[in-house]
Amino acid sequence: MTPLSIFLENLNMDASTSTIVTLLALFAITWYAWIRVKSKKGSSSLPPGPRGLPLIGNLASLDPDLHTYFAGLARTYGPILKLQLGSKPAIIVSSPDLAREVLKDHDITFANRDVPVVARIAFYGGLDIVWSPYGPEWRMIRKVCVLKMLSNSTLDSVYGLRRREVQNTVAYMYSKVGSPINVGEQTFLTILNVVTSMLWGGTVQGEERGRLGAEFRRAVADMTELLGAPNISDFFPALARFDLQGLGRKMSGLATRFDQIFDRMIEKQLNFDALGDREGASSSECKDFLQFLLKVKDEGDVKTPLSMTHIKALLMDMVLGGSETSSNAIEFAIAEVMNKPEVMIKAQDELDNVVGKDNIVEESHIYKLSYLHAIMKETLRLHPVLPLLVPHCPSETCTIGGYSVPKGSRIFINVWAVHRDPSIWENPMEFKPERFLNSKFDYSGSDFNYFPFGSGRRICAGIAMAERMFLYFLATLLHSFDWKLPAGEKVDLTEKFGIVLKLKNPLVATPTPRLSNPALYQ
Ligand code: HEM
Repeated sequence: MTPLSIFLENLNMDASTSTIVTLLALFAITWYAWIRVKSKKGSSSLPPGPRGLPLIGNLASLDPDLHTYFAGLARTYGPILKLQLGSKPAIIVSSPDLAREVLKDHDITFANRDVPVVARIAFYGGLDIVWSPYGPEWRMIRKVCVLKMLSNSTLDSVYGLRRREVQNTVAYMYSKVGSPINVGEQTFLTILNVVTSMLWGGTVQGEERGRLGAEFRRAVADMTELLGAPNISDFFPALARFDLQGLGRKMSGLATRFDQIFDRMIEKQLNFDALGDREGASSSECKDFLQFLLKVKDEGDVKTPLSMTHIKALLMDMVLGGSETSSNAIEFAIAEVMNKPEVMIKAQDELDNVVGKDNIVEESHIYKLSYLHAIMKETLRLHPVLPLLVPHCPSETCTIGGYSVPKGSRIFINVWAVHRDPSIWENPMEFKPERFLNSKFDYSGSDFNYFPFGSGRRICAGIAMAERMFLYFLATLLHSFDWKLPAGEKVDLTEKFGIVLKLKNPLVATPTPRLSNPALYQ
């Protein structure tokens, strides 16, 4: 099999689509040759990288586990290298110094995103925070979210919702004591319920909440898979309108399902308002994020108003950006802690001292749990759940590390490789939370040896929320139960690459209660 045929097979195309591709190949080869001549004339200092094939460039040799594949290439070609993905140049950066050049020294130039075709479909044309181009509109929606919706004081005000969801999960796990449960699945469901109750928890109750949870879970998993799938429409934008793999069509179907749910929630909210039926309607206090966003929309910013489409795009960011990232990180943490019994003992000792076995964990305990904080930092060092950040895109050609980085290229910052660099970290492959006790590292992105949430203008917008959900849920699981693997099994820490990194095989473990009183589990 030729690399081209392997590539076509990888894209799962049927015979008729392959014929269209072959016809279009003639056009593309001519175009590719023209680009090669042009790039030879224009610039001689592109970063080094493996030679590619005509038309498809390096697509045929891409390994699906991009983070490890890129780290391997960096060992051969150095900390900045170039791949040609169809018509799109991709630049891979794998050192703290060069990450600083991109995300700090040339912050504004690199503050745009390279938006995949399916992301445009799912996120209302890219009107959300993650995919919006850098500019006044992105600034406005990010400000609304970070300063108001995801601020510490707003998060404090919805603690009751988080607490209720976490306690529901503890009660469920207690009902399963002695039998193995899928830890990742339960974590995902809990985080998703936390996120959706913060979004519209004040208005959706009872059975509808449970039904929505299940509906979202399937849709979120399908959507993140599509966002990570290689798409010929991205590699050859001229072919995008043919949607040769049908990924655009699939994403449209999913996006419609989400849109209908958002419409239902918004309509419910507006009806509540119209009837004056909202609890505390006379006060200006908002019970959930959706009420808050609708209020911001009504109050209006004359220059950059918040539209209903913006609101839906933001809801999508919260559901997709807020659920899998946090829940996968928590699953990695539990797997690592179970793999090192001495870490488990230290974490539980700390919890017993701070919380006590006659009590359940409250968020107010969290700031006293320094070893737990170190576990979170160490988990995100070894398993940064967005291992290549969200791809950035330069708005103009720029020089990085002495090489020319073309305008419009897709920039991958391999934070995963930096976090495992033996010249920075002692025994980098070892899970050792102690390295973060009394250390200078935080999540601000100011130190390019450690930046699991990114850095600069496009740094994660949900750090405060991620930190709370991770620490509170992990503390509760470790405090409430001892965890054992099914007999004869070992913890499998193998990673699976996707837009969000996850454990290749789900963690299945058996809980045993460790609190003094069964009433603490209700
Ligand atoms: C452990 C959990 C999480 C991790 C490790 C994480 C990490 C990241 C990273 C690495 C980026 C990209 C930064 C860049 O491209 O430079 C990002 C972007 C983003 N994250 Fe998170 N994230 C987490 C949880 C959350 C949560 C809970 C939310 C919100 C509910 C959220 C909302 C966002 C948004 C909106 C962006 C886009 C920011 C922009 O482009 O301006 N994230 N996150």
